[in-house]
Amino acid sequence: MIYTITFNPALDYIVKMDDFNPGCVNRTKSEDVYAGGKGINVSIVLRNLGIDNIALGYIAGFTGEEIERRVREAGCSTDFIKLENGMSRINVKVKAGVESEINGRGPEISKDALNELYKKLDNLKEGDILVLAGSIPSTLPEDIYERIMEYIQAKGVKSIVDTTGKLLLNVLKYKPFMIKPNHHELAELFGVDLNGMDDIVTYAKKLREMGAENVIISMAGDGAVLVDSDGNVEISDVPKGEVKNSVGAGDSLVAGFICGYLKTGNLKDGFKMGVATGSASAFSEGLATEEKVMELLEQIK
Ligand SMILES: Nc1ncnc2c1ncn2[C@@H]1O[C@H](COP(=O)(O)OP(=O)(O)O)[C@@H](O)[C@H]1O
Ligand SMILES: O=P(O)(O)OC[C@H]1O[C@](O)(COP(=O)(O)O)[C@@H](O)[C@@H]1O
Repeated sequence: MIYTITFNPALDYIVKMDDFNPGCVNRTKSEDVYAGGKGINVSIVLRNLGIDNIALGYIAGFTGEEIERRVREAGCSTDFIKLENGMSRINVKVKAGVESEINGRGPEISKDALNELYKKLDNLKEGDILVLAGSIPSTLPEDIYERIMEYIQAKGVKSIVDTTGKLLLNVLKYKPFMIKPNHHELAELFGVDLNGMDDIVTYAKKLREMGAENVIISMAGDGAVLVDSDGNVEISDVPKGEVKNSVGAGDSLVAGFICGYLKTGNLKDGFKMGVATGSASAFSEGLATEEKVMELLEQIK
């Protein structure tokens, strides 16, 4: 089974406008609401690609109820822990020429609630895949992903970690199967400016040396790089299309990678399908559908 964990689910409120003027009343041209949060997006896209999975994580308040309703409506199984206080966040994405995001902090997760999650992790067994994705509410310790990796270490579960900063660096010693920072996050991780593909490959390789088995660096419209467990490097461009909403593109890449990899057991197939799925989401108002992914897959070089 594939499990995703989203510590900090969200309703993504996506507004489009011609211009955004800070300090003024701005009016939208359109607005949409989606269930979001990185693990949840991975779950929904996996389901769109025909792959069963269970979405774990924390929800709270009326926003949490709506998130769960939408994730189920998308056909995913959920086993969320319901927090008694607070509400799941609403993340605002403003598209006005450029894209700006305001992502909330999220509700407090108590020690008891954290213990409940560990009980759910006891169900994982060899061959399962666990996706840990997204930020954590500020009340949680910064080593929480690391603790989870340690907890499941002996089970033979393949872990995929899509997060940033210390949360990511701290898990490397547990040898995650795959990590997927974008190129901005890669630069931040090492405190460097990345000048061109050689630098990106160099620092992706460093993440492998630090423990990650496979590393994908996504670069939005510039494609993606894979450094696999044998040190092979693959570079992919992106298919052509009109970008409609790139929120969730990175999460879609992760879902597509899992799908492609499971189909053939080949990392390169996972990588290609990942890029096609990321772009399929970028070229859609919502998240990637199987039809769109298959159409774009043929174009990936
Ligand atoms: N402007 C774009 N044009 C085509 N594909 C895109 C675009 N933006 C994102 N994608 C696709 O989504 C993938 C992940 O996007 P990226 O923005 O790097 O991730 P994240 O959302 O994690 O920052 C890219 O590798 C690419 O396949
Ligand atoms: O947990 P974080 O880092 O605040 O990110 C949450 C946001 O990321 C998303 O999952 C989108 O992620 P990507 O665009 O990086 O794929 C949104 O749905 C959500 O609002």
